[in-house]
Amino acid sequence: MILEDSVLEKEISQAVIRRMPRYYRYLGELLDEGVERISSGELSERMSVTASQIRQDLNNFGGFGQQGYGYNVSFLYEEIGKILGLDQNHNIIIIGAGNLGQALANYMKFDRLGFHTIALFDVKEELIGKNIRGIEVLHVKELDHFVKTHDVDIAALTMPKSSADDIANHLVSLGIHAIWNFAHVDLSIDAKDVVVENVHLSDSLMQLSYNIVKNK
Ligand SMILES: NC(=O)c1ccc[n+]([C@@H]2O[C@H](COP(=O)([O-])OP(=O)(O)OC[C@H]3O[C@@H](n4cnc5c(N)ncnc54)[C@H](O)[C@@H]3O)[C@@H](O)[C@H]2O)c1
Repeated sequence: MILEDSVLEKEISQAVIRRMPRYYRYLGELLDEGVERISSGELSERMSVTASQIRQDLNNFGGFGQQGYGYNVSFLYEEIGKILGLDQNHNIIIIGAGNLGQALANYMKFDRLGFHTIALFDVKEELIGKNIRGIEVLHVKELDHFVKTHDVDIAALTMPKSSADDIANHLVSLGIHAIWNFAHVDLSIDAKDVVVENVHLSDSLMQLSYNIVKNK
């Protein structure tokens, strides 16, 4: 009980949280291969992460390993899933049904993780009514009504950056608490209970470029 309380009270660093999806992915692959248990040493070799890093990371949530046994793969997979909130469903709306918005809506793997896109919104008349994998593109004029009448957990911003901040703040005023921001702009959202995840593929490419140059 004391351990559980201290685990709950502790603020887990974002660096640890960012490593969790990778553990989840590797454990999922192990499950697909029929592996039932794995030592921290084997997991470390497979993931190219030190065994002590794995232990430290998982100890943030109370451990999960057993001395001399290692990790039960399906148990650990489920527990990390719970930590990441993947035991719940999350409804997503996508604002901007262009190249990126449609690509996200078309990606079925998100559904398997419990992320369900339930509508796309755009301003372009020729896109309105279009059906992407069974998901309709609606006009942004319908956004308020839609958010008020559906459970929307996450809004993905895939429209030009010029309108991203206004739309983000409008979404927050409608009660949306999570924004997945692809527009290349830092959003100025005041509300403390709103979480924003910025995704910039070009940042990742620039890091790659840095490493190419460095290794020449
Ligand atoms: N973060 C990343 O890694 C990444 C990668 C690619 C693109 N982007 C960004 O994502 C955005 C979309 O890129 P794209 O290639 O899909 O562009 P796109 O032009 O194909 O699509 C943008 C869509 O947004 C719509 N739109 C414009 N104003 C709107 C508004 N107020 N409300 C709703 N929809 C509106 C447009 O009609 C268009 O259909 C851009 O801001 C781009 O810079 C980010």
